Amino acid sequence: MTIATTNPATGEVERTFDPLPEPEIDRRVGRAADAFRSYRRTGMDERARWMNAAADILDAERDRAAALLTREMGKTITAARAEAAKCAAACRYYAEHAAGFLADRPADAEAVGAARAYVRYQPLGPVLAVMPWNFPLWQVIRFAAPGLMAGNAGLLKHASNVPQTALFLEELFRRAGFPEGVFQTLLIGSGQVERVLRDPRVRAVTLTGGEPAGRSVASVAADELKPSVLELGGSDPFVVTASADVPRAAEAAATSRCLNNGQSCISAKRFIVVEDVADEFEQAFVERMRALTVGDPMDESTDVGPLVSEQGRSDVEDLVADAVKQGATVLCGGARPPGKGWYYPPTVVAGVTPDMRMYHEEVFGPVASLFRVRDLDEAIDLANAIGFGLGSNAWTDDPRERERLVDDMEAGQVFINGTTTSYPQLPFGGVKRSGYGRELSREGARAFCNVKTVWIGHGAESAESDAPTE
Ligand SMILES: O=CCCC(=O)O
Repeated sequence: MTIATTNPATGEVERTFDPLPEPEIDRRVGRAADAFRSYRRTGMDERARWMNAAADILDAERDRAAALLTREMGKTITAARAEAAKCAAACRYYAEHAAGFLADRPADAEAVGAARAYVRYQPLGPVLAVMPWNFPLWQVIRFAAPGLMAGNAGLLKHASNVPQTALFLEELFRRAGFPEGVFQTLLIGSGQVERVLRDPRVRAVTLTGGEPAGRSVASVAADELKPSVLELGGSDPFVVTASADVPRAAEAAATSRCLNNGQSCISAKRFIVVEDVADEFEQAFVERMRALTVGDPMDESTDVGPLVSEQGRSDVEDLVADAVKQGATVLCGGARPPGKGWYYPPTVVAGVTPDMRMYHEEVFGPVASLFRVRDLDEAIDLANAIGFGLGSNAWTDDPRERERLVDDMEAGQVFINGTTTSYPQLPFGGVKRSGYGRELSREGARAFCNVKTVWIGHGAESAESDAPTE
């Protein structure tokens, strides 16, 4: 894939970039390794100062960053501004909390026959981050804010269609004051990822993206015995029980499904409704999906902009066509509008069965599958019936139903009476084919750390303890 900015609203290629030649890739990896050696010795206060400066730049230049996102991948300008603001908040969160998350953790020295025992969290070194285009700032900050605060260096291989955002991120950390080489963008194709990951100077990898990319990066990481964190796709269930506030659920359903023009791994995609409230939900949901405004992503009144690419749109069309061919019914949307740009309308498909691709696969566009079930048991079985396990949503006002849903949904997160959202304060990640490892919160700060056990025996020196205390 060429490295280029192609505006999804017009289909026009606006800028192209040459991939870095191999000697330059090696030079940059070397620079990351050199930078890491001194950066790991910087203090938390200093790192926090730089991270807060990055947040200030993101706030001050929110409009510039947002316009870049909209032009490169088509999200609405309102969503793009919100993404930049969320990134600034995450930088501030880690500037404030990383020292606490990564402080030495005392252990019971007596139980292990030591004078002192504790755990120290130390950075691993340069970490390769392979990131997707759908939240081009946020997905990177989600790794970089905790990763850099922990003392690692970052090497970003961003999606080939968001090169200007990738360069903005490199510039962001440099301007914020992080030492040269601590965060670098590698403008490279996916074919060059293996070479970087096999480089002994690169110590770990994090990937957010699709299953094939995840599988290939994970197998190279396994072969090299390097730690990896994978956040892959999702086809999140959205269960509505008989006790739910149906109008609220329907409103949230449409918002979630069309989030980021329908291109979010944690959008609700499969709407599973208990039959007592199925008619009411269907009517309200379809009405809200129809009411969304599709159009120019630079226009503030637009709810749903174009899909990222021509291929992205035809992938969605193929899934809908396959379902319809096998007997599913389109309740709204379902056909591309005429004209330029890769637009696709909010669509609801009913009667989806296991023979259809849409039942199992992630639809990366504003298309909902709507299912009717008898009761909560059937709803949970259907929610868990596929390979993904990223987020999950359920709507209920019954405490016993709530507990069952919390216990039985096979997902990295369960949101009750709300829709799956990533917050710096909460761990984020999936189970099953949605990946492994966790980002954000305390877990994200420790994801790329050597959890080093320190055991100090009895002796004259160890009596002068400077070890952490409970
Ligand atoms: O696309 C998946 C991640 C979305 C998010 O973190 O909000």
